[in-house]
Amino acid sequence: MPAPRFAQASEVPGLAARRIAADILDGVLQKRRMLDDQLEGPAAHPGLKTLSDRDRALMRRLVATILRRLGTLEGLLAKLLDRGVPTDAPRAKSALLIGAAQILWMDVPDHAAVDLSVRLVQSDRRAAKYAGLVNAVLRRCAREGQPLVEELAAGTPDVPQWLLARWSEHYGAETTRAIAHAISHEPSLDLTVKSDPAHWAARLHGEVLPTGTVRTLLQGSVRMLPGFDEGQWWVQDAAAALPARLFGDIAGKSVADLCAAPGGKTAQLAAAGARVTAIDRSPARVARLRENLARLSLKVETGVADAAEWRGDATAEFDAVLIDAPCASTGTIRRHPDVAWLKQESDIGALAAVQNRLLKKAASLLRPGGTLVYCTCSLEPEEGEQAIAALLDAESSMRRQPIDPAEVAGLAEIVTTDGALRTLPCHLPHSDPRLAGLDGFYAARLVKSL
Ligand SMILES: C[S@@+](CC[C@H](N)C(=O)[O-])C[C@H]1O[C@@H](n2cnc3c(N)ncnc32)[C@H](O)[C@@H]1O
Repeated sequence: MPAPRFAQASEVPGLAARRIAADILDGVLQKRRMLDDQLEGPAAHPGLKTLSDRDRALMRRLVATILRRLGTLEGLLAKLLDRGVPTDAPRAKSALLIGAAQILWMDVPDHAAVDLSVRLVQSDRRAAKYAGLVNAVLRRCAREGQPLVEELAAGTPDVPQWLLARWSEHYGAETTRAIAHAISHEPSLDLTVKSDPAHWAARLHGEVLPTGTVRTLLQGSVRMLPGFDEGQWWVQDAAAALPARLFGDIAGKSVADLCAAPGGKTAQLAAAGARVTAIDRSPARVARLRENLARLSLKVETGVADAAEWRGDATAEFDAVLIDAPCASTGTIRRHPDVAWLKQESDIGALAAVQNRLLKKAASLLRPGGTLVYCTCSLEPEEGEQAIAALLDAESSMRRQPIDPAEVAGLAEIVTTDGALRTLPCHLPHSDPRLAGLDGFYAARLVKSL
């Protein structure tokens, strides 16, 4: 089989980036592969290596923008195409999505966006016959697209119906609209720093949030930013940085982090002076955790295991246990827009069973008086409120220790009446909307009786 063609010396600048974007988009939408797996690690798209840093950043942004606004784009194409999107040539659809996203939301001249999409279909055997159609539709999009998009926005098209229905039931219609609005925007880059957030905010052209996270609008590869090589900070959404803080002063205490990879919360605990044992079921993800902690010069014990089976009938030995459980991840859609289209409602029940097993195990690992923090990056009550209610019903030795808003920078809106943490993408408003928002997290703190 001939080697795949990614870029040729004579190829028009920018075309390779669009072709790789189309491949990755097809990977998510047709082959149901996670976006991150196609961007990094052993299964990453092989063509990424041939792109410059600038083109790679543009390609990532393009794919993320399309996935974030997929419902709007599909609605728009339905309005612009009398006979619908061609179904016999998938590349024609990806070329239309890629062209329209650049015209509507990216800093690419319209004529270049149209030209590159036409070339994209011309270079595909099945789609070549649609070059004229792609040209005409994208030119119309440049002329008429913006008002059509505004019309479509009234229907909240970028969140799948099943999620909208669940969120409306749990959070109400108004909050659901605010969540949908928040996740339609590109998020900021959030960093947890080892020390001196004000210094790093100045160096990274960002600001320090009330919770201590450094938030910046810088784009491109984080590896190129000051402080990365020196291990002074790590990428972590501001909401994801909150659960590990709920242990309070953890210095010198033994902590089992049961779902630890890639290690954001492990790093917080180790940086705060805890003696951490970090467990994760995935060998590849534990390898990444080890790499991350080595860059940060933080020492922890690591292991690969199903945490629910780890150490058999474990003795109660840890001062603290953290479970950042696997979940449907619906709170992270603004950073991982593929989640909206890859997850299904049936995933939630299956994951709830794993969460319950992990919670029972955590209770058995804790010494009397020890503290458990459970969290998920999910907006679904089964993976948060209901998981904790089930544990409290089943384990009489565990009781809730309510979280006080003062522990989370006084942000009362993110603490529930029963003392759990519940962040939403529409929280933490900001005068510059590009600097607003949080990932959706649930966290509860429990204590084992003496
Ligand atoms: C939400 S991620 C953890 C993120 C991590 N705590 C951080 O802050 O970087 C959930 C992790 O749980 C792991 N996992 C899933 N099921 C597990 C199990 N039964 N035992 C241990 N780890 C598990 C997954 O491999 C994944 O790395």
